[in-house]
Formats: sequence, C-alpha cells, structure tokens
Amino acid sequence: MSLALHEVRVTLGGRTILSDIHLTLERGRLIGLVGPNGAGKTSLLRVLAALVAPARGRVTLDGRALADLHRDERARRIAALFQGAGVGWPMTVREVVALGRLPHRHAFAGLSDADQAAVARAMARTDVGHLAGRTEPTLSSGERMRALLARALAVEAEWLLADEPVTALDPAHQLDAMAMLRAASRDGAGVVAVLHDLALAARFCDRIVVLSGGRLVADGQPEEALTDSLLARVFGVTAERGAAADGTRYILPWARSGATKEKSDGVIFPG
Ligand SMILES: Nc1ncnc2c1ncn2[C@@H]1O[C@H](COP(=O)(O)OP(=O)(O)OP(=O)(O)O)[C@@H](O)[C@H]1O
Repeated sequence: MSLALHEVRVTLGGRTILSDIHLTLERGRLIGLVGPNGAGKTSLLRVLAALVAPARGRVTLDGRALADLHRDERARRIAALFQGAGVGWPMTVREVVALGRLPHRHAFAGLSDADQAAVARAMARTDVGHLAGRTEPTLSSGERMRALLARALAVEAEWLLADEPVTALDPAHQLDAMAMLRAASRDGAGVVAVLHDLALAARFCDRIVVLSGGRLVADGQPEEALTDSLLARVFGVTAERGAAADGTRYILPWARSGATKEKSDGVIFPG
C-alpha cells in the first residue's frame, strides 16, 4: 500500500533537479509537498506519476517497479493533475470529467452506470455541477482547476497526485478543495498535493514533505516539519503560530525573516 522513491536522482536538460530522494508514501493520508519556487516539487510529482524516469534509483508501487506496470493499470491506480493540463479542444466540463473514467472503460464502450455515478460524485465534490454544459476555454482559472480536479477525482484511483490544486481558487473553494482532498485520503486514497500555502498545508495535511534545492530537507507532521528554523532557512519567512477557536493549531507565514523593512507604499526593500 505504498508509493516509494528509492535513492532517486532526476536530471533534466543536463541539470540535476532531484538528488538522493528516499521517500515512502502511504495510502490513507494527505501529504503536502512544499518548498520554494524551483525546489523540484513538480518534478517529484512527475516521477511519482511515471511521467519522468529517474536517472538513478527506483520508484515502486506496492513493491513493484512503477515502470513495469502496464500504462492502463498505472492510469487506473494513479490519478494526476498537473498545472497547465488542458484538453486542448472545446469539450464540456462533463465530458472533461468523464475523461477520468477512460482507464476503466473498454475500447469504444460508453459510460457505464458506475462511470456515470463516479462522474456525478466528482462533480458534486468540486462544485462544478452548474458548469457541466460549459466548454473548457470559457471557464475562469479557478473553475477550470475545479473541473480538472473533478476529472482526477473521477478516476477514483488509489493515488491522487495534484500539482498546486488550490492556487487559483477563492478562499471558500480552497477550503472545500483541501477538505475534499483530505476526505479522499480518509476514504483510503494516498493523496499528494503540491502546495504553496503553508497555512492550508499545515492545517489540512497529515504529513508535510519539504523540498529545497532538489533535496528532501524535512518530513513529518506539520508542526514537526515546519519549524521556525526551517521556515527561515528554506522559505526565508517567519511565522505566527496559535490555536484556532476549535483547538486546531495554525501556522501563518508572517514576515520575511532577516533584515527587511516595509515602506508605506507596501514595497519591500532589503534592509
Ligand atoms: N525540462 C527541464 N529542463 C531543464 N530544467 C528543468 C526542466 N523542468 C524543470 N526544470 C528545472 O528544475 C527545477 C525544478 O523545477 P520544478 O518545476 O520541479 O520546481 P517546483 O518546486 O515545482 O517549482 P514552482 O514552485 O516554481 O512551481 C527548476 O529549476 C526548473 O527550472
């Protein structure tokens, strides 16, 4: 029940992008993959989705080499949502979401009752029912992201890999999407989400994996992984911490760490 990277190194365009990544991910948990821009998060997710082959090391799903699995089996077991993913032609949202059922269908067969039910569930969970008949190019970025998230959810795979699934969403839909990812993990899926919002990551994720410069630099429960010293060293920020009225602990990135001063026009200059 695990998706694992064993001493993985990834090189792209002659550059080493990821080094010495040893990571075992378990199902039933929501795992946040965080790190500064260029840290290697998307590349790591692409390795987990078998879209990039490591230059060194192995990737395994339940102990079997991911590369040895038939493409159809991989597509049924691992659903992925990447930034910039599109469908490239004007399909309706319902048709886009139904693409998530392709790995389950026989060639040329239509949607079964089970497929229809999975599509309806995914659309309800992402609140795109009212957009069902709209075409993808007419959607706002957040609506488009929710439709693509619905497509990934409709696969009902053991693993759900999502690259910045909440970045374009408004606050209410961000909270909905995070709650939905957590619910998918509680239903038994392994969910790995690349997140830039550390407050959302800390609040919703069971485990946080931090990448910096292509290396894994922290891994643990949110408060264990996102220490003040890590936030300063890796992200260059300080954080406010506390407990919400319901007792949930929160971490709120607050200021740049080190000497910076904020001018009255809001522009930040090095101190
Ligand atoms: N095909 C490629 N060829 C060369 N370098 C690449 C390629 N793809 C990504 N990179 C580089 O690899 C590094 C990691 O990129 P990646 O997209 O994995 O980072 P990230 O952590 O997801 O960043 P961000 O938060 O900005 O989305 C970056 O320096 C990027 O420029």
